[in-house]
Amino acid sequence: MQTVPQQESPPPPAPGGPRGARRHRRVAAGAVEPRQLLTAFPDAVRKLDPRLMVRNPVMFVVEVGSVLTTASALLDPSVFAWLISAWLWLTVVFANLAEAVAEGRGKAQAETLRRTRSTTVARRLRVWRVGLSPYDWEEQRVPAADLRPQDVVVVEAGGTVPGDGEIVEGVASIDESAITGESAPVIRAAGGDRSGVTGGTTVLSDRIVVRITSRPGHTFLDRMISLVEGTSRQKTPNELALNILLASLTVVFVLAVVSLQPMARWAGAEQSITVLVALLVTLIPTTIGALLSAIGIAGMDRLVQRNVIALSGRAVEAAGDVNTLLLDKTGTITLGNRQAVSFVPVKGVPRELLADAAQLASLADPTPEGRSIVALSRRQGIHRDDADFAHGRFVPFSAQTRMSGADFAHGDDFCRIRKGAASAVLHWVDRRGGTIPRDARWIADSVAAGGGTPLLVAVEDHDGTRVLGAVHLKDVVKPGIAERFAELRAMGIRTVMVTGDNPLTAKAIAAEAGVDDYLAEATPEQKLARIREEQAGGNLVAMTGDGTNDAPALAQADVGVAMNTGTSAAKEAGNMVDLDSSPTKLIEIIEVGKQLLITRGALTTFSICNDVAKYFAIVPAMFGGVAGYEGLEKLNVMGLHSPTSAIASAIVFNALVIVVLIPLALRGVRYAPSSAHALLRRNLGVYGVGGLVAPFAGIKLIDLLIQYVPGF
Ligand SMILES: Nc1ncnc2c1ncn2[C@@H]1O[C@H](COP(=O)(O)OP(=O)(O)OP(=O)(O)O)[C@@H](O)[C@H]1O
Ligand SMILES: [K+]
Ligand SMILES: [Mg+2]
Repeated sequence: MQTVPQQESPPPPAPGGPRGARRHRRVAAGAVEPRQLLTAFPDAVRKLDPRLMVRNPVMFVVEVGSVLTTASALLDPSVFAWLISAWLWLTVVFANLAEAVAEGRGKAQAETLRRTRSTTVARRLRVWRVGLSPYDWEEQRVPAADLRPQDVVVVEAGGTVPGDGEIVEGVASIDESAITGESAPVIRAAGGDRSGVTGGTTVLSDRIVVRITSRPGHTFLDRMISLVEGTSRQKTPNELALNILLASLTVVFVLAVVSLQPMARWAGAEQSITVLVALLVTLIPTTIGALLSAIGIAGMDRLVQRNVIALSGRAVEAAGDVNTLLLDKTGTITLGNRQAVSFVPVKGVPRELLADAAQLASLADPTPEGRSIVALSRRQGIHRDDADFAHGRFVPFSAQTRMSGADFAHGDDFCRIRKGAASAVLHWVDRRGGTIPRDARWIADSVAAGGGTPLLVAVEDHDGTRVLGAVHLKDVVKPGIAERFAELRAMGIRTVMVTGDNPLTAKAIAAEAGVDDYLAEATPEQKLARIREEQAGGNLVAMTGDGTNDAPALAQADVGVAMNTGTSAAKEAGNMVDLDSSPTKLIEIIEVGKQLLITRGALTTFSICNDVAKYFAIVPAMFGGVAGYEGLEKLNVMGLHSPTSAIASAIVFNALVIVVLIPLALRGVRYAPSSAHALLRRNLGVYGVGGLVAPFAGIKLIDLLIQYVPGF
């Protein structure tokens, strides 16, 4: 057993280092290059496996149709029969192509991530005693894959973090580019809401002790890989519902086409298998059937491009319908680096006494607030050290008590110091029958009114219990945040700040940031209750947060976005993680969600209108010149060359439309903030009318070309 040697820390490297492995992801998001279509082609053919195709009922019917027409072409060969079966197979392949291209993008990313997943050797600490005295330990070198939750490892400058975890000791600058693609180093520290570290990232300076929180194979990196590869993708409830609708439509058309044959036979115009299958395929919603899954994958992908990891597709969809957004204050709306800027004693108490008490109460407080109090009082010439703490017991901060402090006892002597939220400390003093100076509340209120966080400091000893004064903690509202909230308002989304801080600070920060509403002095339970309340009122709620105290609320929210800087409890609870830890990212998440819903709606509209139009192209041609069906001739408005060329043109058009729409499905329909009603009207107009008109032009054009094919 030995004692941990204190390390000299090397200087942090210059920002913008050589890393940034995943930077390329951000380039040309959404655009489809022709090369991608080619490279995805083999995958598209592989997906013809009927066991995979069944999952998409519409395209499965097309595949069965392709088999039937091919058999029929073999038995009774003709240019028409072969052309139809060839294009039916192409239709299925094109549908698979859309999905393969969408998946292909993730695969490239997964490859890069795999290379990142290190074969790191972890330095596991065997004996661990938490306390103020130097802890005893014994180091063991084990493969990172052998780490289990609760294991404690040490990582020093230059080392790779072997697994996801929580820093329990130390501060370090960390290069997270392997995960976030961002090469500027970030600071992670024990205590507070920035203690989470991710396996695969690199420690650049200093030394940290990390408690592992993830099981092997279930690390953040593992989850990211399976996510971008699409291996963990499940159909969302909306997607399932739409699939059922499309399948039912398909069944209806199968029945309609099958029942057509006896009527046709009666009229002496019996139709071949090829014609019947062609009619069926033009009528069923193949366009949306082909593009549906690609739209979903692309939505997830668009989030990854924005450095957001969505752990469920359902969350992406829900984001599109969110109308209430809850944010915590510290670290989300503000920079989150609450720093002590001054000590404000009550009348009759010397400033030094207050600073000394505050320092003693903070010596063992690992939160940013605690460390900044120690730093400020040291700058003012007060130097307490571990020796002064020999008889001390640290009382850690908790979101419930909203206080922290220290108890000292030595023989008959005792002293208790508390610092914390004004209401909590006043309550503590009151309960002990202590005195509350008249200016205590006033000092706290004036700090709060300016947007600062007052921490009242109180002591208890043989002389009684009394308030000494306040520590002024200052935090800065993130620049540009008011504009983003205004954008959200334009999208019809209400923003609510929920904070553990006092009502006055909350009010000041709420006004500065421009949120619509706020909830102050919120305990974790109240944050959760507020979300339940909003949901009960019919609202779809998104929440962002970073603290362990946010975890219950993140889990309850329809969309729970955890900051990557946050605690692992927060990251486990949410259904999305924002790698950039930017609260305004929610705007982009909501945009991606809306875009996903709009794209799906637009292409469904287009697909169904398209099929209606194709009906008018193909049916009159089929029955052209048949006695008893002369009326249908009038419907042959397009004047197509011949019945066979009309049918073939419709099938070729039906297949090509899929390819043409792949880029739109992947890129998404453009979304500009406006009311849902206006959007619906606009999209019905564009995609409904477009869907009706396009086939007439397209089929006519193809018909003009096909008539030159021998055999038509
Ligand atoms: N280290 C600490 N010691 C004593 N009191 C603290 C400490 N940190 C914070 N407090 C007090 O507890 C209150 C609640 O803090 P907490 O970090 O739980 O807020 P929160 O619920 O996360 O809210 P938000 O993050 O939105 O500000 C703070 O406003 C502050 O008054
Ligand atoms: K169709
Ligand atoms: Mg917080």
